[in-house]
Amino acid sequence: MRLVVVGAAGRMGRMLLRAIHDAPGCTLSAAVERPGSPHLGQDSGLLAGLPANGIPVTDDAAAAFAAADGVLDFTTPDATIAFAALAARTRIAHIVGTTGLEPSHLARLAEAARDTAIVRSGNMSLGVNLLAALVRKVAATLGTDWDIEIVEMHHRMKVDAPSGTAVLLGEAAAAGREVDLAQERVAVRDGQTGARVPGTIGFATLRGGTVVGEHKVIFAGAGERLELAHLAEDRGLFAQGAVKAALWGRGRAPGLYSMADVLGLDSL
Ligand SMILES: NC(=O)C1=CN([C@@H]2O[C@H](COP(=O)(O)OP(=O)(O)OC[C@H]3O[C@@H](n4cnc5c(N)ncnc54)[C@H](OP(=O)(O)O)[C@@H]3O)[C@@H](O)[C@H]2O)C=CC1
Ligand SMILES: O=C(O)C1=N[C@H](C(=O)O)C[C@H](O)C1
Repeated sequence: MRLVVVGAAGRMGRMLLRAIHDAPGCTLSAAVERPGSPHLGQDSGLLAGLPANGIPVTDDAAAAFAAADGVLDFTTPDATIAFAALAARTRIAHIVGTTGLEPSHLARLAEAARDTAIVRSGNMSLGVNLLAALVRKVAATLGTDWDIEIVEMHHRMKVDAPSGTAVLLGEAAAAGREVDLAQERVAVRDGQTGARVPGTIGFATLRGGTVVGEHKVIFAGAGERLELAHLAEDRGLFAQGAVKAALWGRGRAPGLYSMADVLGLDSL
């Protein structure tokens, strides 16, 4: 499968270049960065700490997509919707790891998914997607007298909050309770907040150092507490998940898919 990496010089972009290099059945067809990037023209193998591969970083996404079967995209919300339109036009699978998407971005992705297969997930790891299935079950089992709080910590360079994973876990909890997360979510507390509103799902965000990604879902009841957690130790696992999603998405009918679809976790 011929894969393009967009945002190739980023933290995840470099991981994706390595994951493609190590994945049987995949080849890198292009490495794309934004116009004006200082990385344009650099050998993408060397950029990723691999041997030179003769594929220079380019800003010509249209040409890159025209010669590929899929695109791996861990960039920014605005870049992702532009890439989604291009992937839809060229009918190649679009794997979206970008987080921080607003409802307007999600609507544009849904539009693009009418013409091509898009796999989007706030976290491409097996562990987090399994955790989400567990959270849904626990939330469905426990009543709203158990408060749900989601705590996450990431490196100091992360630009969005709560993390995509925290939102994914919040959506799993809301699905378990059969409520809409948008109605129940409390992402900021400061000052005289008043007592906790029953049924709400709270988020707390920590940023610092080089933490790859840590998430904890707390079910706090009267006199007891249940905590489910995931610790990511290496962002290579997100890249490997993205490559797995691309192989799964190749030739798939147009539509918006999740990592739970890729990993077959929906029946849990
Ligand atoms: N779903 C998952 O499993 C995971 C998701 N993520 C998410 O992936 C995203 C990226 O994270 P990370 O790699 O740490 O961030 P980085 O900032 O390191 O990388 C993003 C890259 O995208 C580039 N970029 C921005 N706009 C464009 C554009 N229009 N065309 C081409 N390239 C562009 C940036 O270039 P420049 O710096 O020059 O602007 C940068 O190189 C975030 O949303 C993060 O939350 C991260 C890890 C796992
Ligand atoms: O920005 C990151 O680094 C990560 N982002 C994703 C998120 O927002 O949840 C996934 C992972 O935790 C790392």
